[in-house]
Amino acid sequence: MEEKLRYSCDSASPASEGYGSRMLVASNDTVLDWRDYFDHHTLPLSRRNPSSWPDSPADYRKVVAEYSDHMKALARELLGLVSESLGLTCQCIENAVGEFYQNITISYYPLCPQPELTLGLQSHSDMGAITLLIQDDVGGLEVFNNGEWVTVNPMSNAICVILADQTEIITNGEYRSAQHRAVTNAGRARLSVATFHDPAKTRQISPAFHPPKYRPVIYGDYVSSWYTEGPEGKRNLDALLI
Ligand SMILES: O=C(O)CCC(=O)C(=O)O
Ligand SMILES: [Fe+2]
Repeated sequence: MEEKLRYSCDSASPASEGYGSRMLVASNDTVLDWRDYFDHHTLPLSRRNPSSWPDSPADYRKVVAEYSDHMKALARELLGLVSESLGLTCQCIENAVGEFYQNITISYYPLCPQPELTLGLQSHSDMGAITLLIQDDVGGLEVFNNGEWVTVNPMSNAICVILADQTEIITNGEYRSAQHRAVTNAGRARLSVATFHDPAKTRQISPAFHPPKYRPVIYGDYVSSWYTEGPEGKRNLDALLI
């Protein structure tokens, strides 16, 4: 516990770097997610300060930095494929997003004696452009599809691609952001690592097609409402529908 508190994040400011346990909880809400997390600010390089990350094991900081660079390259490639699949130029979505603000969140879900009473992480869609997630073999990630929750079975050596809200806006709804959640279990604790790629807070995001189905939004405003209102599925994105 002492070690965790040494790295504790500022719980008053959203998505601050470090160790915490309340990220998706609206300020007026008393329901806590059954989760601890460690958030790393990894890109752009001006935000990357490995000395604020854990220093053990010895190569931890180096591995996180390398992982960040590889995930950025993969995110660019995937957004390029999404763009091309819609007849857009390869760079189109990446240009709309602008420089990636990348955060890496390691989530730890302790085993839960009564898993039916809580969630590891409540239903939400990710706010940014694209999330790349790896999970251990315990399982607990679920996506909402055709009115039901479907388990994303853990696969070794697989990276789970979660398209996020700004990609839904830019593609004018051709690609939908995934509504997902994490459930807990009474048997084993679980670990996942999510790498988020977001626009700058000052960036205006709007659809690349006409007629637009979503109102343009300044990304920072989107993030603020997401944190003050709470995610509740995709309601923040739905609020932008025209
Ligand atoms: O732990 C998981 O599988 C999901 C994590 C997640 O959705 C998030 O951090 O946004
Ligand atoms: Fe998520």
